[in-house]
Amino acid sequence: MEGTSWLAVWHAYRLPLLITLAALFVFHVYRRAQSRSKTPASVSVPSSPRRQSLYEEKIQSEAARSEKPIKPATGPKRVQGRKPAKTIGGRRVSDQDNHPVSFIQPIIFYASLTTTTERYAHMLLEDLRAAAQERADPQDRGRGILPPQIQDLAYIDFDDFFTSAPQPPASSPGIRYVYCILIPTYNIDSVINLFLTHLDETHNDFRIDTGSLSKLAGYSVFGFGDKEEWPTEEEGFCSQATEIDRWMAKLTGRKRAYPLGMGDVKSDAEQALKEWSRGLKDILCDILENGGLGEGVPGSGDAAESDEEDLDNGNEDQEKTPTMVDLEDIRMGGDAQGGAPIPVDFTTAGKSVAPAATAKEMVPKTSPTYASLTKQGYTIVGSHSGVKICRWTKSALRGRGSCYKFSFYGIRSHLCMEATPSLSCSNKCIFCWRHGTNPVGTTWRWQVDKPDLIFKGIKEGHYQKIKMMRGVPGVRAERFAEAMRIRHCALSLVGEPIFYPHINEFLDMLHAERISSFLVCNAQHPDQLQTLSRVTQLYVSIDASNRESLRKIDRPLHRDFWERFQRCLDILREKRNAQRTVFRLTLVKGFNVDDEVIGYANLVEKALPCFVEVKGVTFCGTSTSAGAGLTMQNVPFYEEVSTFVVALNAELERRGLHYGIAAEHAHSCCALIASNRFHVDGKWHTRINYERFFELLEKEKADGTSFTPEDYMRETEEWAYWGKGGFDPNDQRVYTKGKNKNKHKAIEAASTS
Ligand SMILES: Cc1cc2nc3c(=O)[nH]c(=O)nc-3n(C[C@H](O)[C@H](O)[C@H](O)COP(=O)(O)O)c2cc1C
Ligand code: SF4
Repeated sequence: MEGTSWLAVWHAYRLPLLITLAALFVFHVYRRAQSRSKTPASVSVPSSPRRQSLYEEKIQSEAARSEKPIKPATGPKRVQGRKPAKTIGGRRVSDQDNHPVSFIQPIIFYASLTTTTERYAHMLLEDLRAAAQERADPQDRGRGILPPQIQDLAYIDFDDFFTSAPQPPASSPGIRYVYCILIPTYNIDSVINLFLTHLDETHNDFRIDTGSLSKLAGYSVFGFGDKEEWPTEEEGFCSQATEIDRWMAKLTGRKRAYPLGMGDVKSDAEQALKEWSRGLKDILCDILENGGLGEGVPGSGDAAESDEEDLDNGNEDQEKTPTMVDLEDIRMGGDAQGGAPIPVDFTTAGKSVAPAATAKEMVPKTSPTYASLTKQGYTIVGSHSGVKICRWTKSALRGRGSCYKFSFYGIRSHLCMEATPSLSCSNKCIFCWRHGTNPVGTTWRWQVDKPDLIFKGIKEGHYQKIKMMRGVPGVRAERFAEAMRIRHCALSLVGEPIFYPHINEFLDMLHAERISSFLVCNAQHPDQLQTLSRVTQLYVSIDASNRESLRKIDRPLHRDFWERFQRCLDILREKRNAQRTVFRLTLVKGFNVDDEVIGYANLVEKALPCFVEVKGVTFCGTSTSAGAGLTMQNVPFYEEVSTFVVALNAELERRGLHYGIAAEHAHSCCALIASNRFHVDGKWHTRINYERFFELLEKEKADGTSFTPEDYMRETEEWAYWGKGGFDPNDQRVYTKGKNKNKHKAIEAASTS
């Protein structure tokens, strides 16, 4: 009976019982599987920004402010830092890079003993916060700048941030970190010394690869100091910020996202910080857009570069692999097929250039000329124009001095753009360091690009090159910011600018943007020179004093080169009261120096230029120069240039011409003889008042009021006077290793335009 009742119960309830047991089993299996998949990492990282609103992240970040945001692995100091990653197609490649950049996480680090820096750090925090908000595009939740985090160096464990870079959470591998370091300087012991020691040890620890912070997207340092007590950097102004910047460059594999900024707490600190912050924000957006710091000149952040922090760019602008490409010789335009474009000698005034429909590009993208010029750093604009930043622009950005045009005329090199609207020239000068790649010709027989396209293109090219300088060691934040507004244009790059048929319209565009124009021509195009409209300063290259010498040096293509040359001098004489006219003499020992003083004086007497610049030839070591028998022996020492200048000046004086030696820039082996028109009240006035020039020009355009060169002259600085050397005392003179400070040749002056 009992057995029957159990059996009855089983039959009655077996189904629900079996279902319950099965459910319990399934639940158990599920729990086990889940607990296995849960790693500590996945719970500790912040959740993916893709799943969060930026506002939620902001809140989260606020909460995390006093905490360590993303702590790298703890344990003994064993850092699997990597060798800086290789680049492919200009882009760095690393594991992290397999994930496209989606968010930039700025982290502000600061140290502060008396709260000044702390206050500024919070100012920056607000500024970056606003930028994060601005970038929070509701349409694009998957990308942006995250609200900044802030860390006091006195309260963090350096190992957490400065031994290896924070890892993006697994759920958001597209996050990239940018360190913004604000630091005062103390010449007494402080936390800053500990920090510096940490960076030093990290860099020199054999267990840690160099570049252990190379996973950062970038860094930038801003220093605070007191200029009243420490007036210059040599005397210690912001010295600890400079040191930190250097260590960070080494540890990150040169990922300086923005130049080192500095502020004097007694004067410009706030203003300077604001400017720096503005630049930094632009770069954060750039990183977001381009997926990294992008291509750069050495030092701008390419981790694959050498560890050499000091950049010697002395020879950068010289030809590296000269390739002889002479368009005159290869007969561009395909006359072999019988379809030759019609040669138009635009130098005949009044005849407009009507390029034939068949006209070809002067420098096609597929040509060896294009390849060679771009390899040398030129940006080719359209089909016949180019732009390049010269070594002096780079030097001035680093506070290491401007070219001689600063000493003589007040051009600050970091505000100067070197360009040409015509890569073609009608000479093959033996010392032209650009020669070997530039096309030559006596006539314009190529397509003609519109001036507005050229103007836009060269500005873009210039700014792009300036931007590439932002990571170069020593680039000063304030100069970098200033350089983003071009003030001068040296039309003296490769080629002959007045070869371009629309040169006057092009000049108008420069002047409309208040960019001064320094135009150098080769005295071979008198008709074009005659019709050339006003420039800020008009140069004619005077490479020799007599026909035979000119033929040997300039190797002109025009048969009537000497007559053209003479006509140009006549035109210069006519223009001397309307324009600042300059003779540029390039001395080549053994070619155009000996016994030519009298000949040059004859030329000066003929044209009566406002100024005579005398410069030792630059040694460029190209095959062209070698073929012409030019060696270092032909490069004069500065003493020889000086002797020549004194002799020429004496000869001018003997003839009763009113000139004097006004200025020098010994560094470039260059001196300036000026007409006494620019000697007022016992002082030289070789500099230019640029603002005044544009005012006068605008008035002339409006009501026809003409003006003279004297109307916009400005006093020469005393340090630029003859005998004073000509080096701006505010800049830092840097001697290249092994160079004799006193007895130097013009090899240093390569690329001075
Ligand atoms: C003892 C002492 C030493 C200093 N040494 C330097 C120095 O060597 N170079 C410098 O540029 N400024 C120096 N300063 C100026 C500080 O860097 C400056 O006042 C800074 O704003 C202090 O920042 P904080 O208030 O955030 O600590 C020094 C200041 C003090 C009090
Ligand atoms: S060398 Fe020429 S291009 Fe360079 S800064 Fe001087 S003037 Fe400008």
